[in-house]
Amino acid sequence: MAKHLKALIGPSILNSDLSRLYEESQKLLDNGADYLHLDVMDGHFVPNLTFGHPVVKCLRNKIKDAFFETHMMVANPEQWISPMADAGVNQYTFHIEPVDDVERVCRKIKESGMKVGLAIKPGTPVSDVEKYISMSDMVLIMTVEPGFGGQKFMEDQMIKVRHLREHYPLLNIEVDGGVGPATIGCCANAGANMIVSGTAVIGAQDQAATIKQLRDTVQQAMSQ
Ligand SMILES: O=C(CO)[C@@H](O)[C@H](O)COP(=O)(O)O
Ligand SMILES: [Fe+2]
Repeated sequence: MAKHLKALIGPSILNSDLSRLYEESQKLLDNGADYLHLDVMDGHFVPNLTFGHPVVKCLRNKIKDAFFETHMMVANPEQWISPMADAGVNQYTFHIEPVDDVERVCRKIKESGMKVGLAIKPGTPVSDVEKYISMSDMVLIMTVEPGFGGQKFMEDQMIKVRHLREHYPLLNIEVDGGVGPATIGCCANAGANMIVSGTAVIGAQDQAATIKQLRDTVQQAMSQ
């Protein structure tokens, strides 16, 4: 793996106490999180609801300098680009499955000043996302069916990560779903460098140690 890619840990606050969103987020950052992964669900693309841009904007008002990635599990990603940019989002990661014109959505995200992340579900072939890589800053390979935290890691998705790392040594590759100390080795060895971890970090006895362990494992794989 290319040595100048960074190992970055972005905890998901999905399974935290959302009535304390600011406190939980600040705690993760104080414990060494490199960025925050904010799971936005609309009840259409996935059978669950979370929060939208008004909540993200309130969080941004309290946390000025952290990198916010929104994972947009929504049926119409184009609809929320402008409100999310206005809310202070740094990276807008959307699923390509429901989108007719992926290039247009990528362009609009860039024009609004955010980075572009392209996400695919476990059943989506990696070739579907490959054609858009030149327009993106990151590809997210889902390692669970999107919609809920706390699910089992799907190791069979590592073939996609391996394929991308082999062909795109400079690409930021993120994994999301069931990732924690027990599964980070698979992700790191396959070539993922951006790690989302929800339940495993939120529920950890020592959050800082868990975040460090995840980062160290990725760094070690990158240095080989
Ligand atoms: O996007 C999603 C789920 O759809 C994720 O961000 C998960 O919420 C991460 O949580 P764990 O699987 O690590 O508990
Ligand atoms: Fe997510």
